[in-house]
Amino acid sequence: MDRTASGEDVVLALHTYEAAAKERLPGPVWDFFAGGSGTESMLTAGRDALDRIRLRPRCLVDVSRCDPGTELLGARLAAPLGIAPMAYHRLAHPEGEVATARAAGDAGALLTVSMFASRTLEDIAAAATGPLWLQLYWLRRRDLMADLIRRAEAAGFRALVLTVDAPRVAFRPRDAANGFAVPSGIRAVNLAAEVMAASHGSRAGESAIARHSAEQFDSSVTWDDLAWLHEVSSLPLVLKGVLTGDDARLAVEHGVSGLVVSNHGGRQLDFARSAPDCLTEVVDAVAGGCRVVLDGGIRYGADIAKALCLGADAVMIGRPALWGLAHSGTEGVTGVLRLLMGEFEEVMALMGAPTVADFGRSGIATP
Ligand SMILES: Cc1cc2nc3c(=O)[nH]c(=O)nc-3n(C[C@H](O)[C@H](O)[C@H](O)COP(=O)(O)O)c2cc1C
Ligand SMILES: O=C(O)C(=O)c1ccccc1
Repeated sequence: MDRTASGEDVVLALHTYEAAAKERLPGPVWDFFAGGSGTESMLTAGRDALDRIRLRPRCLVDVSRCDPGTELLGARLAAPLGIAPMAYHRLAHPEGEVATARAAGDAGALLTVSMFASRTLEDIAAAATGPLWLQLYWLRRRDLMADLIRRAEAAGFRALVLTVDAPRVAFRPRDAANGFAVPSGIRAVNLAAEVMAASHGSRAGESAIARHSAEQFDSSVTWDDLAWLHEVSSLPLVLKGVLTGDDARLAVEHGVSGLVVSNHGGRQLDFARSAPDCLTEVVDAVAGGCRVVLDGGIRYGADIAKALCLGADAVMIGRPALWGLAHSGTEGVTGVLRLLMGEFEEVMALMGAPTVADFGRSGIATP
């Protein structure tokens, strides 16, 4: 905690939440949150790419009123900011996704709920006052996917997010070393217990998350299978984990409404090109044919500005939301979102960009 001159406790930087989460959480849970795949080369790649980008401000623009508000797939947002899908929020706080949903609503941010959420879609929707998207992995059991989608539609979710960078969960050395398994009191409650069984029960030297994905994910799906999703649901479809212009073009041809350019937080393909480095290629390829969101290493308001300059419509944060949750539940997540939004509003003023439409390629320089 930082302290103001008048002695109040305030949180002035995201790393305060990170430090608190690390202190509070059991070691293997911290490792599951913080860890990456393979050599963990991708844990820093996105951050490094963002740090290399420098801002080019304009001056003598009227910034007496800056409006960070935007619209994304039909939803109003207080800023171009959302929370990326992450499994099992109850690992961070007993209220889990319900606390996260309240915070996202309070702050006016988007929340993407993981297929492996630890609270029911209905409870999450009841707590939410802002837009919700549902993330899916493609399971062998399509009947369970269809059931989940119907429930999400009934609960008012606004889009489906199919994660396409994880035909299976990659080898993550920390989870393997810890024999990480989801604790028995925490469950992916939106799916039948029998398809989740492999996620529980620790075995030395093996991650139960990886074991479960190898057993339950359908790694044979291809572009043609997207037709099935369009048949099952009329909700807009977003693909998460696209990193090339070629796939971005295919996505638009297949009726996709949005893309999340992402390295999955450094947890899937090791030695990939970083998501910020892929953004221009993807934005150019879709040529306005769908919305584009960036995630991975977003930690400052300036990162939101940089992503917008590169042509993204919005960004999502992953781990910082879990840090806020571990720090103090709803209040912590609201604190994280407001910190980033406050920084972004200041960057708007100092950049001479009073609306999100004022950010463009001329706003940045890359070496
Ligand atoms: C603990 C954890 C669980 C995650 N679970 C999922 C998931 O269920 N589905 C998914 O598409 N991505 C998942 N992700 C990836 C995030 O959606 C996101 O791409 C990434 O965390 C963004 O990077 P950041 O953490 O640096 O902000 C997970 C990430 C973490 C850290
Ligand atoms: O997507 C992930 O990164 C992840 O950790 C996860 C968790 C549970 C099931 C599948 C993947």
